Amino acid sequence: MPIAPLSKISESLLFQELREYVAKETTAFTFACGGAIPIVPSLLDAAKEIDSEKLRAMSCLPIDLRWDSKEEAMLSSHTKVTFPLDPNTEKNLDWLIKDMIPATFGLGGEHVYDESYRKATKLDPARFSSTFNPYELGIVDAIAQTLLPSLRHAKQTRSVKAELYKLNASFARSSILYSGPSGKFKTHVDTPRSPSQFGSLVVCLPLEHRGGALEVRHKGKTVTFDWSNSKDGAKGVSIGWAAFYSDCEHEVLEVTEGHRLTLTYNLFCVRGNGQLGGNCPWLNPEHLPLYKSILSLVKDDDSWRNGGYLGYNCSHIYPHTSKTKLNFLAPDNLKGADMMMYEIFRSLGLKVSFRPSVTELHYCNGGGDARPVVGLKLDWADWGSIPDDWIQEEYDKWTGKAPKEYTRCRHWYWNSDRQPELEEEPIPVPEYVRFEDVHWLNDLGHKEPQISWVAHGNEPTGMTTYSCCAIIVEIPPRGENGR
Ligand SMILES: O=C(O)CCC(=O)C(=O)O
Ligand SMILES: [Fe+2]
Repeated sequence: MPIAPLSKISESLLFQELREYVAKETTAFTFACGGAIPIVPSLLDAAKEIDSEKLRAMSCLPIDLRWDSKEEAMLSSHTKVTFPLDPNTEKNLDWLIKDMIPATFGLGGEHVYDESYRKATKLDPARFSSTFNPYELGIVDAIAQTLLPSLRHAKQTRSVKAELYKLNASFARSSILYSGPSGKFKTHVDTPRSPSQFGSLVVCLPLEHRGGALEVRHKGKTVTFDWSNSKDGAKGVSIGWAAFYSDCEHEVLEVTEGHRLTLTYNLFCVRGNGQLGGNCPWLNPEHLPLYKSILSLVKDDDSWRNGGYLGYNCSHIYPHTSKTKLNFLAPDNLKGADMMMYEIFRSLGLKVSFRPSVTELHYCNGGGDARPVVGLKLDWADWGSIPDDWIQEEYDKWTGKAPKEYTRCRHWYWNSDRQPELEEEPIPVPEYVRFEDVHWLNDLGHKEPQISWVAHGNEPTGMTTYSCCAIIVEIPPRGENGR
């Protein structure tokens, strides 16, 4: 049966109402979270305040930081600082600063040092250790609940793994130790290390400074984390932290006084150990107006009688590998509103697939139209170690770039001389969904070419890149699948 003409569907009142709901409800989602944890001199001191709320709240002991000095002969008593600064190790802060090296950023595939864009120093985790542990302090749990709640339909829960990435320092121009531009890091996204990276965590050590606020942005909204003047007489000293989806643009503003010292972590989604019910209590899709609206579209809207494709352009971009093996983890790594949309579609029992849009990376070289190509959903279970030039072809098919009549399927076999030989065998390519065939619930969120999102990263782009992604939902003709 032919599907209803696009105009009829798009003009339907229910469809228009649905588009409005999507616009409203998907912007309400958070993309960053953070907090402050008070530092207590010792747990015994905290316990003395028996009826204090502080006893129940999370608190942190002073943090020891140790590092390997560039000077081999340096005494170990000189390579330790305790935060908040204590009289015994305070003087070592100067050594720490001298032992740190300039921090670069990624511009496309290159490491770049440019003080007008990023002015900071760093230590790699192999060169330092600290007693700070984001798991102990409930930070990782808070991130999991806020940024990565488990999917209702997932067989297993998903958990957060935080991997220490760097110690960074930024100084004010006025610092005695340092002259030059004030510490800062202009707008960038965090380059994904693997398809399972979804976020970044920044922990600010308690060291007096001014300026240096961290601003995180998504879809026109900005969340600011300002840890300056953390020495507050009434509340004591605290550790400030912020976590955010790493595809969100962020910036560290200029440090105007003192030193700003941060620990950064990469956040990965991993399979949870236990079956904790497999649902996310914060979100019951059936109670959302969007759920009801999609339900009536599917059940009652006459223009959808013959079925069709609904499309939702994800609000976030997602990392995937593309050079040696296509690896794309959705739905395991879905963020914020994208997870909600997925949950709704799945609760309605609809067939859902993810289609990345990667046109810009390979075809446009910094210009042109960035609308998604809604390509084939390939089964790549057998992709093991196929040669590189084949990958591009498969990639093209996957993204819908390959022409429809592309039908080659190649595999190696052993010939009668026991030599490996390549066989080309035509197979029909299944119909793929074209951009034009989809009724889009929202506009494409990212208008710029993909190349510009990765232009300024905190690392050069490697094997993993971001792409925008669409969720395609198949609405069967009425009468099928219980409709
Ligand atoms: O120090 C911060 O607040 C953030 C640093 C950052 O964005 C990065 O290292 O990529
Ligand atoms: Fe960053």
